[in-house]
Amino acid sequence: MKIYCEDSLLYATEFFCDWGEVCLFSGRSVKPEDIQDADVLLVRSTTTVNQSLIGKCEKLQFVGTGTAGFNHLGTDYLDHRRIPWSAAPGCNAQAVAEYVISALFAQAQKFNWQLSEKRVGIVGAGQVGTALSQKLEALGVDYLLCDPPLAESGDRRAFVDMPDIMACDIISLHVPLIETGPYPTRHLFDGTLLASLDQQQLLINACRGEVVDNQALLDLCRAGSQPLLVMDVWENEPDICAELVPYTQLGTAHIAGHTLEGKARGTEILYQHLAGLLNKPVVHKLADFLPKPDVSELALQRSLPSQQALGELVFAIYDIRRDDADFRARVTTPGQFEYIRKHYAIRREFACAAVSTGNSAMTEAILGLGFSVYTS
Ligand SMILES: NC(=O)C1=CN([C@@H]2O[C@H](COP(=O)(O)OP(=O)(O)OC[C@H]3O[C@@H](n4cnc5c(N)ncnc54)[C@H](O)[C@@H]3O)[C@@H](O)[C@H]2O)C=CC1
Ligand SMILES: O=C(O)C(=O)[C@H](O)COP(=O)(O)O
Repeated sequence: MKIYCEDSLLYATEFFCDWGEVCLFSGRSVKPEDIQDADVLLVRSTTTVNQSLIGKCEKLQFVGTGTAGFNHLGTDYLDHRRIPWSAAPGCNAQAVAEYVISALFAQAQKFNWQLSEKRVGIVGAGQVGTALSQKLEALGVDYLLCDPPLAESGDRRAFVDMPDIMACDIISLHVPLIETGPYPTRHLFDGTLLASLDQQQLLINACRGEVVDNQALLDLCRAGSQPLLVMDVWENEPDICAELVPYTQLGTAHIAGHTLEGKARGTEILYQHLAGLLNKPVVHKLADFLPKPDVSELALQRSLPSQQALGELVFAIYDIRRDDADFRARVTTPGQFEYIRKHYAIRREFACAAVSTGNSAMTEAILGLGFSVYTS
């Protein structure tokens, strides 16, 4: 069996080598003839899987993407050919939630905000939105959820409509890119909605670039009336509108989901799906492959005010400001968006670090953020 894997899938050889020949290819530059004899095709978001790529793959039995989003898969075409496919739901939910939390602490430090006085509007309350809401809850930060499809499906959490979200101090977007149907998300934040935000509100986009109309946003920026902006994703990646970057508070190259655990979990989920399809036993697990983290223990600085002490823990594992600085320095040079993503120093998740808390009142918050805790 030939298992073709995009070369950015972590641990692909380790997970799949028992089942056949693992052949690696490069995303974005892959050609149909490179993968024509594939039995299985496994990608990440940088390979668009459509008729022109796989039209001649006659043996194809399964297509998987080791990512949460799957708007790069031509699912109608796959369904039409009856080729089973799957994404990796939830693989990097913690990673994206941690990205947003790091952004919030960075903005709080910059603008002297008390996060507990802010209200966050979360648009899309799926895996990422939920992980984020749990961390906010642990921090005592008020939040609202907007997710009409989930509300209709009987999810019993309290949901609000967009007008309530638009009144929040911070708005964080976590929806898939959806083109059609009752709740499309392409340009969900169009010129009108963007213009209704004031300059003290913070808009975070770590879902898909196309959810925010980037040209309308640039027009607003040029007019000097944009909200505060944190942007991980951009329209038309990798050829993004670099003119937007100077107007952002924090900008990054679509790396919110790029923790080691998040990427490796994506491969593991595909392995589990394919095992089911091929009727093979699941013998490998993520923990077999993950290296020890560089930072595995952290001390809580109890003398600091609690928001600052928590921020220091967050920054010790992930300081978004470093990614922002690297991005800002490189992004105007052609080709650098892809370069940054390919050579990203993949970070670890909060859970890799145990925090010594003693009997601090912050223990619950630290656990809720996702760290482990020891009290001695
Ligand atoms: N920047 C990055 O590195 C990453 C980006 N993502 C993006 O974030 C998206 C969300 O990820 P997950 O939470 O894992 O997906 P998910 O599928 O668990 O949750 C998405 C939620 O959005 C809701 N939704 C759909 N249309 C909506 C609308 N018009 N208004 C409000 N809510 C709506 C859905 O009902 C669902 O509950 C992914 O589809 C992907 O595009 C995900 C992971 C990493
Ligand atoms: O999971 C998703 O959805 C994402 O956006 C991924 O984090 C993107 O990662 P790559 O496909 O670029 O490795």
